[in-house]
Amino acid sequence: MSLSQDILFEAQPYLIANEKHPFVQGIIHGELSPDQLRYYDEQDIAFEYNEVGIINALVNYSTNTEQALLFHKRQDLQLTMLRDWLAREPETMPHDWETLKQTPIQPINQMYRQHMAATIQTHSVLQILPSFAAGEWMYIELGKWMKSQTRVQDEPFKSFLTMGNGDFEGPHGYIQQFFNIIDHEAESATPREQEQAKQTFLKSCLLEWYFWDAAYKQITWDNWKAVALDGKGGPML
Ligand SMILES: Cc1ncc(C[n+]2csc(CCO)c2C)c(N)n1
Repeated sequence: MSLSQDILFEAQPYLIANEKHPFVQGIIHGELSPDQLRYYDEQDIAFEYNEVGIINALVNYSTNTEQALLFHKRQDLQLTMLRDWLAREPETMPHDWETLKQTPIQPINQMYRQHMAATIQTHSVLQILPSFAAGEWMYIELGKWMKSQTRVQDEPFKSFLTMGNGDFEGPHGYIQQFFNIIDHEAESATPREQEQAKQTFLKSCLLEWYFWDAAYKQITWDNWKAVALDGKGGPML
């Protein structure tokens, strides 16, 4: 069995857990409050901005030029998505590139971004790529699963996790190409390095669940602190 097959087998329970999360269920049933959606939007755009640094590292530590070109193309898409996202929501969002860098990073988002950033020091595509690819894989799989569900057709719920273009899916999509790279790099890696790569992928899957959870409960440094200092955190916590 290839490393990517092994990873995907072990990631299945995480996918199911994400499907069951009340935030994801809330998308299907159109039952999320404007505050929950705003929290998600703000934190996710900051998350995607952080991914720019991860993708840069992937270009940097590529082991051949085909890899570098693929990651470079993915980076182009990332920057294009961010530009369009910033242009779309000027009312509620930090709406330019400069203010994006000042978005407050709430606790779970910080944990996830540090989990990803920590892999950069390995200088190894085999360690960096799974931290990043897991989130894309999770979103694509959730999007596919949602197509099989009866879901509300109102915005913004209708567009949530509906991947418009086919860049990510299929044998030539990013997801499969990322798994091919993981398998290629695994060939020259030790069993321990392979295990580490798998655990990194699974931890990202777990942090995906917590990312929904943080948005559902709107976990911030302020309410976290309130719980820690005097046991008060509002009804959601
Ligand atoms: C928590 C969280 N995890 C992963 C992604 C990354 N992501 C998932 S799908 C996709 C491309 C198409 O939108 C990207 C970049 C995110 N945004 N938020």
